[in-house]
Amino acid sequence: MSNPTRAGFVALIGEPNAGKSTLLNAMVGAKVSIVTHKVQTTRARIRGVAMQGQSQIVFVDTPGIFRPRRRLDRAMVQAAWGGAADADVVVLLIEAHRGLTEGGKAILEALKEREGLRVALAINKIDKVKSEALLGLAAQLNEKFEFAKTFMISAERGHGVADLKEWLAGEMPEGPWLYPEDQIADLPLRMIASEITREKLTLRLHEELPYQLTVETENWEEREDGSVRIDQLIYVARDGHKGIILGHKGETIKAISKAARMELIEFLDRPVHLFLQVKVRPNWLEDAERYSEMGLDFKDGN
Ligand SMILES: Nc1nc2c(ncn2[C@@H]2O[C@H](COP(=O)(O)OP(=O)(O)OP(=O)(O)O)[C@@H](O)[C@H]2O)c(=O)[nH]1
Repeated sequence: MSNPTRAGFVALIGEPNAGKSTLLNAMVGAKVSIVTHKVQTTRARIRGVAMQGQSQIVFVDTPGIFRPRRRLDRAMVQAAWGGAADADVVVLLIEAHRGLTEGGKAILEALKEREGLRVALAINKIDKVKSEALLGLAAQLNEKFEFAKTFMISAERGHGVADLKEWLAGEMPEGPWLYPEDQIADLPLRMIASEITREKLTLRLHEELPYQLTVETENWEEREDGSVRIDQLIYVARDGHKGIILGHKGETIKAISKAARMELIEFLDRPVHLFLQVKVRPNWLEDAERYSEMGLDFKDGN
C-alpha cells in the first residue's frame, strides 16, 4: 500500500534576522525566497511550497514577529499572527549565539496566549556556538514552553534542515495536495504577479472597481531568451463589469496591463510579456441572489 498524500501549512516565526528566509531557501529552493525577500511586504501570503515524499508543505508568510514599537508595527504583528494561527505547525527560530532575548521572551509569552498551536523549536546558527552551550539553551527554552519537538540547525550550512523537513512532512494532515506539483516552484511568483495586476486595477478604477474581482495567473513561462510570459485571467461576476475593465476601445485594460508590466519588469528584473483576459464567472453570491429572487432563502444557512 502506498503512503497517503498529506498537505498543510507551516509558519516560520522568530525575531528579525533569526534566519527565516535562509531556512525557507534551504527547504524550498533559492529562487522563490530571493525574489519574495525583495518585496518586503505582506503581499504574498504564501512564501513557498516544499515537497517531501508524499507531503506538501506550504510555508505562509509572517512578516517579522517582534515587540511592536509603533502602531504600524502592531498591525504587522497582527498579520503575522494571523499566518501562525492558520498554520498546522509553527516553527520558532531562536539564534543559538543570542540565546533567549527580550524579543524571544515576548514571542514565547504570545505563543502561550494562543492555545492549541503546535510549535517546534529550531535553534538556528549552531555553527556559531559550542555544543555544550546548545544543550543548556534547549533546556532553558523547553522549560518556558512546551515545544512539540526541538531541532538544532544551521540553516545556512544546511545542518539539521533535512530532519526538520522530514518531521514537518509527517506532521501535515492527510489530504490531497493543495497545489499542482508543476506549479510549486512558481507559486509565490504567480501570486505576487496577480497582486500586482490587482493593485493596478484598483489604482485605475477606484470606486468603479467591481466588487468580487479576482486575478489569477494561469500560465508562467520562462523563455529561453531570459524573458517570461505571464497569462492572467481577471474574473468578474457580471458582464457589465467586463466592460468597465476593458474601457472604451480597450483603453482601460491597456493602461492597466502596461502599468502592471512595468512593475513586473522591475520586480523580476527581466523582460515580461503580459497577457490579460477578462472573463465572467458568476459566483456563489450571485447564485444566492438568484435563489432569493426565486423565493428561496439563503440566510445564515439555517
Ligand atoms: N552563521 C550563520 N548565519 C546564518 C544562519 N542562518 C542565517 N544566517 C544569517 O543570518 C542573517 C539573517 O538571515 P535571514 O534568513 O535573512 O533572516 P530572517 O529571519 O529572514 O530576517 P528578517 O527578514 O529580517 O525577518 C543572514 O545574514 C544569514 O546569512 C546560520 O545557520 N548560521
